[in-house]
Amino acid sequence: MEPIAVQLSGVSKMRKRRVIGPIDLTIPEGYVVAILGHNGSGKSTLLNMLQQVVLPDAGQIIWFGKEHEGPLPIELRQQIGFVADNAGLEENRITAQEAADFRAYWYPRWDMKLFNQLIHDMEVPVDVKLNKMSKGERRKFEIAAAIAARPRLLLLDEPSSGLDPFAWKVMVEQFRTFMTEGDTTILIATHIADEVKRLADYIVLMHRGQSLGMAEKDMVLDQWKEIWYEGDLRPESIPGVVESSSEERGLVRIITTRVSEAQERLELANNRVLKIRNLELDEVLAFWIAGYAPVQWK
Ligand SMILES: Nc1ncnc2c1ncn2[C@@H]1O[C@H](COP(=O)(O)OP(=O)(O)OP(=O)(O)O)[C@@H](O)[C@H]1O
Repeated sequence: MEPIAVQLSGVSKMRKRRVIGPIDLTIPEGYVVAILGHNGSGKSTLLNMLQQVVLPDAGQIIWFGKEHEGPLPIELRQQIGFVADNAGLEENRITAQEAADFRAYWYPRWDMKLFNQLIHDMEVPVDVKLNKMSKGERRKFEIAAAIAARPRLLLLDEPSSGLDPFAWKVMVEQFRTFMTEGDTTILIATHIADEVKRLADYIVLMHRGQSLGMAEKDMVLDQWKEIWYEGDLRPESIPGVVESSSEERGLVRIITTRVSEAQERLELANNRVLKIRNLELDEVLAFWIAGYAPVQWK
């Protein structure tokens, strides 16, 4: 069995407008897991509970095989990197270089050479106070600092928020390089489909405070196809069909999760397939939310 980075069992948090959880989730070590979901679905709350910045009201979390009551011990906090939705105020009055010097004390695996290289590649001004940076510059500093800490667990809350397309590309490349070099487990809450496609191994879908499960990204993206065909075969008799419509000029459009069987069935009935298209991530997520879950990892 694969080593587990974090495991949540029945974890929940009462919020004013909604209960987050109970969440049951197992995150394997060394993979990138994208946390997806609409606004307010509980992504940030989940990430915050994973570093006990928000304490759950119920349930159990196990980090690298150990449970911890209350705030996390320093040794574990030093192994967790975090890029928050909103940067904290503590470092506002110091420069990026001063913040890096401070973090070098805090994180035992801090890599100053890597930090300097990331700051250079992402064009972050090192001698400007953090609260005088633009939103994107500050974000880039936070990303560089989180990577340079070489954490065992890296939590990213919408890391690309505020980045321009060029900076976004550099960020994705930096994460990809970082991922190939070590065994860090990365959880990334994001709304950007390209980020999921290029970085994630697994997808967790949050909806109204609940986790709808976890599936392999490739499975999620390849399993769903839209097929256009010409002929008299009724969509109900085609395997895996979750949606269908009759289009102009006798064409039929179906969406299926069992594409090869569907194609075989159409071929047998001498119906002509005109087009097959992969569903976009947002379309798949809509079906997942509607109850058509992809094959789950666990
Ligand atoms: N500190 C808080 N106090 C009370 N309620 C909160 C707090 N933080 C979040 N909530 C509520 O908990 C729910 C989940 O919020 P959360 O920030 O976890 O969602 P999210 O999926 O990260 O959303 P977004 O995509 O908008 O960032 C929302 O209904 C939100 O209003």
